[in-house]
Amino acid sequence: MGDSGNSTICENLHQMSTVRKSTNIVWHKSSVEKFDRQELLQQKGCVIWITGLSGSGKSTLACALSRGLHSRGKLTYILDGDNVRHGLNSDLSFKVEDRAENIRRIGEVAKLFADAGIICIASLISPYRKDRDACRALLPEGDFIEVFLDVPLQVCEARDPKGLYKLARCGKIKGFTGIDDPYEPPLNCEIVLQQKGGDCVSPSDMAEKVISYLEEKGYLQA
Ligand SMILES: Nc1ncnc2c1ncn2[C@@H]1O[C@H](COP(=O)(O)OS(=O)(=O)O)[C@@H](OP(=O)(O)O)[C@H]1O
Ligand SMILES: Nc1ncnc2c1ncn2[C@@H]1O[C@H](COP(=O)(O)OP(=O)(O)O)[C@@H](O)[C@H]1O
Repeated sequence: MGDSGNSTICENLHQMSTVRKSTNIVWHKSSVEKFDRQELLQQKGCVIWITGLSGSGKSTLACALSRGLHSRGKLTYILDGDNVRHGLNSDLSFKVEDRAENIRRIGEVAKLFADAGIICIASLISPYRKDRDACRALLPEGDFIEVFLDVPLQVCEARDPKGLYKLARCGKIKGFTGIDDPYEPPLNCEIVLQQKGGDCVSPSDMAEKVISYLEEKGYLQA
């Protein structure tokens, strides 16, 4: 091996890093970057993080939003808590540390989607502020858009489309969010969507509010 081979090894040694349990790893840069992908897609990659109680309408909003953006020619992808728990996160329960890991993994995957230039819609209860804030910290300023579906427990419980609240109330599900497990509402999120009493706001009206925000902040162009 000549001198140039040695100098490459030395250079790599300088770049070696340790991330948690991964040691001696070196970041490999690609010649096609986020900027190039965004140019191709004519949009900016970001994460729309929808949080709220079970039954608050997270999945419905995620779908309405995805449909609304798709019809405007924008590429989206939904990471729904329920769905991701069918595969990548099927090893996780609902105890506090498993919820934290569920949120962490979805945060990391969402970051990859945003880096791909995609508008990633993450819809999961994500009950703990600390876990949501950790996902926010993974992304550049502005690219994590937290949407709080502020729907009272009584409304969610009256909807109960899967019958889970009923099971939780009679003790057949333990540690159900809002019943015998906590939900910490965001203190300072980008968008709050309220659904109170008789004031019914349709999923598509809610989606339009989010789309207006994206438009205003420049995410719907490269
Ligand atoms: N104990 C308990 N608490 C809350 N929710 C429960 C529980 N057990 C099962 N489910 C069902 O799982 C869905 C929530 O999964 P998430 O991945 O979004 O939860 S979390 O972010 O990890 O807290 C949630 O889906 P949504 O109703 O769509 O929110 C429930 O259907
Ligand atoms: N904006 C809305 N107005 C009235 N009902 C809604 C709205 N969004 C969702 N729903 C209804 O509420 C129930 C729960 O919605 P879902 O999207 O499954 O909530 P989550 O994903 O938060 O559990 C469903 O029956 C759905 O049709």
